[in-house]
Amino acid sequence: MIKARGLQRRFTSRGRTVDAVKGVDIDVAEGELVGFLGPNGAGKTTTLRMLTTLLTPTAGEAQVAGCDLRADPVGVRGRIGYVAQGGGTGPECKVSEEIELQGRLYGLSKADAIARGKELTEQLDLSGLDQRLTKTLSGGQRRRLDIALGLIHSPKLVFFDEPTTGLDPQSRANLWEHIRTLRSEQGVTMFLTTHYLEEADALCDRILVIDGGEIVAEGTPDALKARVSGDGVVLGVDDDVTDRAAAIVGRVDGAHDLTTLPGEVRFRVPRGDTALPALLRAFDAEGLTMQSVQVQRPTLDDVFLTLTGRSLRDSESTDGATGPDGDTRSDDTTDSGHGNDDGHGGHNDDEKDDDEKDEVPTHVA
Ligand SMILES: Nc1ncnc2c1ncn2[C@@H]1O[C@H](COP(=O)(O)OP(=O)(O)OP(=O)(O)O)[C@@H](O)[C@H]1O
Repeated sequence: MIKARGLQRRFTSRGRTVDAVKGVDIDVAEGELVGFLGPNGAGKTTTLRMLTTLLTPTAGEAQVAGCDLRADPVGVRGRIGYVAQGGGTGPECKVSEEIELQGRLYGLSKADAIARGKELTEQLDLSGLDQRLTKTLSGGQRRRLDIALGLIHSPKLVFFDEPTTGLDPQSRANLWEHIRTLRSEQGVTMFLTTHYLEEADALCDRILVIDGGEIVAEGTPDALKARVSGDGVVLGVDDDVTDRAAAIVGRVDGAHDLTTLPGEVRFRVPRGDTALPALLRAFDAEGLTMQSVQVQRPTLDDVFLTLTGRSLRDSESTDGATGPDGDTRSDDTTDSGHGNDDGHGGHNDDEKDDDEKDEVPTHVA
């Protein structure tokens, strides 16, 4: 569904250059749900905008939904759905009007647009809201409407840009459920950007981790976690036997990152659950007692920390200030049926890229 090679984007503005995306390769197979995970400014949105034809790559090639990104951008646009970060609904429009307009923009007849809209609003729990103005919808409802608009023309490949940013945890979990259902019922291939670790972990078959414009890791959530850090184990022992306990741990196959405090031995090991029985036997043999034991499965944040030396949690913790409900970005990412792409959020006009005039409008003929 997606095959990108050496995709690059350099922004130049008033003599300054930013290499936002530095030659990434991306492969997404039909039916996959792939997450593009990275901190703020990593290059997620820029990559997504290139793959959805909203931004011309500085270099590189891509096939998207069977069409060549450079040679046939109109073909790409007709075959993909795009659910933008800030959405694109008009606040004074009724839900039904938005849905019908979007369907017509994609070439559906009025009757087909209404029928497809009905099917999607039922699937997305929006039934009964069709006469409501979009500005009266809750954050979660509006996001589900954005998804309905992105799927109106039954695309086989859908891009989501940070689909749950700004939603409360309950609405976020609800939206994940809808995304999973759409994927299983409609067989849609999905590619989503996120900086939520839990989202990538819970939702995605496979994750690409991007940092500083480069893909730094790739794999299933479990494979990523297993590859990088292993399980963290914390043993509680009597203070006066800490050193003897640490010596036993040091002999455990694959144990690493061993540290001690009085009464505590911490280490990492590929599989904590299978290492423990042997460890208990070794303690018994030396007449030592284990007072407590905790095994912590690695998180994607451990993965990110190991790869980059920084925590993705820092990026998450700033989220309250950057979500749509308190958004500091005048975000550019436009819905596929509404408006043009006129610059990146978070950049004022002075910083706007000189090359952005080459961007294509987002309307589909
Ligand atoms: N139009 C632009 N002009 C100049 N620099 C830009 C422009 N758009 C993006 N950038 C820069 O490119 C880099 C990547 O930005 P991008 O928006 O792709 O990151 P991101 O991973 O999507 O971040 P976020 O999670 O905050 O949306 C950043 O350094 C950003 O400041």
